[in-house]
Amino acid sequence: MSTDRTMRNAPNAPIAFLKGHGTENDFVIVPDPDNDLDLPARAVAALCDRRAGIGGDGLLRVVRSAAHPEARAMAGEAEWFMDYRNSDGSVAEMCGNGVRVFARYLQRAGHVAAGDMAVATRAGVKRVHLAKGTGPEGAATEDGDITVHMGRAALPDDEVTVTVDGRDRPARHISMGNPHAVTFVDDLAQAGDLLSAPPVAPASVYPDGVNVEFVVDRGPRHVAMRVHERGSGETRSCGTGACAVAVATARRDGQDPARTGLPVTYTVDLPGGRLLITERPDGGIEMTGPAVIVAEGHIDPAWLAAAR
Ligand SMILES: N[C@H](CCC[C@H](N)C(=O)O)C(=O)O
Repeated sequence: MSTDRTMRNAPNAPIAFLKGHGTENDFVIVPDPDNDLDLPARAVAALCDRRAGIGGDGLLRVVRSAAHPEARAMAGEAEWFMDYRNSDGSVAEMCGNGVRVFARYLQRAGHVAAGDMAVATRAGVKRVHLAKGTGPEGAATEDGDITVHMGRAALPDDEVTVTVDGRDRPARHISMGNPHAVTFVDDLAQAGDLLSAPPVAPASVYPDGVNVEFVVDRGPRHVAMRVHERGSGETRSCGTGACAVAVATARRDGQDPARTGLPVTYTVDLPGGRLLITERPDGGIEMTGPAVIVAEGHIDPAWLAAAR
């Protein structure tokens, strides 16, 4: 397949996009079912730019799995592939909030209905349940919370530290398909302004960068967090980060469903909203939260061509 896949058909046709968010982790959504659009990192960064572009923490390109070489093998399980990019244009393995917003887009576009479906991602196929919502007078609606089966967390036994406020703080290395370093603080303000990536050591543990989470306790199985995301900076919410935080907190509290045989659910409060994270005895992690499509429009193809 040619590497320079610009628009194969109608090169000057306006390019549809939508804007959506999950607990205020926001995304530019670009439907591209036949994998026609070539969106290099520069173009993604331009689209995610909050002043000169549309604005977003990341971009979700919606591609039929059968049309994308990285997803073709998953096409039998999941018709659609979430081509996720961070706002700097970098590719990440997984985006938890992104999967919920992606599923909400597919529902709005009529590709799926409320109930069970699956999304292909670079971290494998994720099963998703779109619940019915309840409107005024108890009427069923199409905007209920969405649960994503996130798979298992990996907890490598690396000793890592995060440096904030001049202090090296011990952190827990957790992978949700993408890398996280979770550290506990007494007050979320101790994370500082998070205008740049907090130094994590040893850097060798995270050769491709890392998402860094700061956690405070709010009560039994209830925490609050802030996150500096790899490739996006501080965001209002991070789904995979909330999963990493829930697992790190459970292990700190001596909770291990694989040992107790009982699932454990954590309430995770983020600046942008609340997520519920359940770890099952088989290690599977489920994330439940909202997803909203805010707007839709068209990208000027000449603008995009100049942004490439
Ligand atoms: N910045 C992350 C990807 C997005 C994760 C986050 N937005 C989520 O909801 O999981 C990374 O580079 O691994």
